[in-house]
Amino acid sequence: MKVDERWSGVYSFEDSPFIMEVLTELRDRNTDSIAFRKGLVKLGRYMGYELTKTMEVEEVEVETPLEKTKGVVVKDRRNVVIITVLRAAIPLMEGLIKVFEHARVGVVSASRGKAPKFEIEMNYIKIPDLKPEDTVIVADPMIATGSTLIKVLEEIEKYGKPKRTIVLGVLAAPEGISRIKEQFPEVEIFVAKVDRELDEKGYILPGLGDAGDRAFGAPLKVS
Ligand SMILES: O=P(O)(O)OC[C@H]1O[C@H](OP(=O)(O)OP(=O)(O)O)[C@H](O)[C@@H]1O
Ligand SMILES: O=c1cc[nH]c(=O)[nH]1
Ligand SMILES: [Mg+2]
Repeated sequence: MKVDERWSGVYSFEDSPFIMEVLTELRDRNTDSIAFRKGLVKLGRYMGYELTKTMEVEEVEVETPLEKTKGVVVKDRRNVVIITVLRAAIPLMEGLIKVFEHARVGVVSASRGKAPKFEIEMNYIKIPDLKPEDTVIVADPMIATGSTLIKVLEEIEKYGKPKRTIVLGVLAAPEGISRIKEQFPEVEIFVAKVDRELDEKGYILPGLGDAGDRAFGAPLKVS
């Protein structure tokens, strides 16, 4: 895990060769949707595992079949709420929940409109009550303009004040991180990599394309 000095509370996993290899496969235009989804599940699992390194640990006593010894329990792992931002976070959540098996799960739909407004349509919102001991992990693979996450974070604030709010993504553009950090300085951001910039349509460069479409296929517009 690497601290990104441009902001406070922003981390990347550029120092993990395994995470970078999975990211490389996701970036590859020839990766089909089965492999793309599998890659997102892997990243959810391994980035989730890395996140446990930032969590509160308690020392416990354990009895092996032979004798007593000291062990640990990652306390915060028991109090995790994963917020899944549809669509692209579905496979990421599948990986995360393997590490945080006790997690309560919220689901929100968010769809970004076209440039230059990038209006966010959010029609489906199911978020559990957030308790002071909770670590909320907002899973969304792509942080581009940041508009989606700002809208989601504004909504989450209505459900209680957790111990930590974490955004877990795959790729981010510096513009999106700056916008989120400006409005939510306390929110921690963990991404596999911070990419270079956004193009005029709001796509991350070099990026991996449209994460939702690559994982599930492009939706047909009928009206
Ligand atoms: O930071 P932003 O500029 O708001 O863009 C990021 C959002 O774009 C994608 O969702 P999209 O709207 O394409 O929906 P989808 O997951 O259903 O494809 C992605 O999964 C993020 O939620
Ligand atoms: O590059 C991008 C930007 C927004 N959403 C995506 O899926 N990809
Ligand atoms: Mg999309």
